[in-house]
Amino acid sequence: MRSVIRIGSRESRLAVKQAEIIRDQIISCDPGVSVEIITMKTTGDKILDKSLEKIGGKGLFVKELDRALMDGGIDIAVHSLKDMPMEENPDLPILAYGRREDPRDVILYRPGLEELPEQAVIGTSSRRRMIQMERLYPGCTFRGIRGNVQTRMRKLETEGYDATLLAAAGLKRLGMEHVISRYFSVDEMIPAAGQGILAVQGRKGEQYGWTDKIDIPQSRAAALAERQFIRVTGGDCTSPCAAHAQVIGNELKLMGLYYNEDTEEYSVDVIVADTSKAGQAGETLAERMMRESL
Ligand SMILES: NCc1[nH]cc(CCC(=O)O)c1CC(=O)O
Repeated sequence: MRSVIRIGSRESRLAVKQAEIIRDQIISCDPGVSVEIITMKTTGDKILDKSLEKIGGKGLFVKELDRALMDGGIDIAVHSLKDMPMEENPDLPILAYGRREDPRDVILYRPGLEELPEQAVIGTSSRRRMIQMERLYPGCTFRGIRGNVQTRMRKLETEGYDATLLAAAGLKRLGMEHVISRYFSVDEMIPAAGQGILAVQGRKGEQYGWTDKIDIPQSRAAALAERQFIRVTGGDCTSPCAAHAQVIGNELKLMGLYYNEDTEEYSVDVIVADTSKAGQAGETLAERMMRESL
């Protein structure tokens, strides 16, 4: 085991904060170890003016860190699980799933706005958020928006959006809850698979020692169920399909949103299973919903 652990992270404030959360957990498990955070710019961070879907999707946020892990430039990478492609690289497994931060989506109104006007202009590039917003606020319209919280708040004031949608988890980790205008419950707006969970990725076969102490079984079970649901529905990073699992004791309740690209309709359904069968639950729910939407 190493006495210095180098954590690779994207260089955004949120990514570094997330790496710090994991760093502090490693140190509290093993006070003798020293941990260094190495940041790097990913392709996804460099190209801000295009929609992610056009430039190649989620993988763009992890590719550079994958390479650094492979080359030995870093020892682990910390990611928002939500940003990791569903197809995992067997040489770079997820070693631990952190304690889940608030999984909900939230809305931030333009400064001065008390409530959403009819036909509100919503800044989001996420199809998952769009189709669910449309049901909550019929008549709203959407315009792509990208960038971190500060950038988006500025764009709300200068570019004519009424509101933007974000994950509560990121805002809370940054201590920015105060900018939230309203929380959506997970039933109103089903979160993205993995939302709120930090993934610690490492090299296959390497002994890390502390990963078991950071891994949270409830997060792991939820992650397996949610990600298997998305895998089976065949969703790539642009799919509006969504999945969210709640774990209480040994019981897992998985809620899935399935979007049929042909009929342009979506359905929501739930499955309850033992946490030891999390992946299977995701698969069963996905297969059932795909069958029933035909
Ligand atoms: N899409 C970027 C992204 N990836 C993870 C989070 C939030 C943190 C998390 O889900 O753990 C965000 C911001 C957002 O969607 O608002």
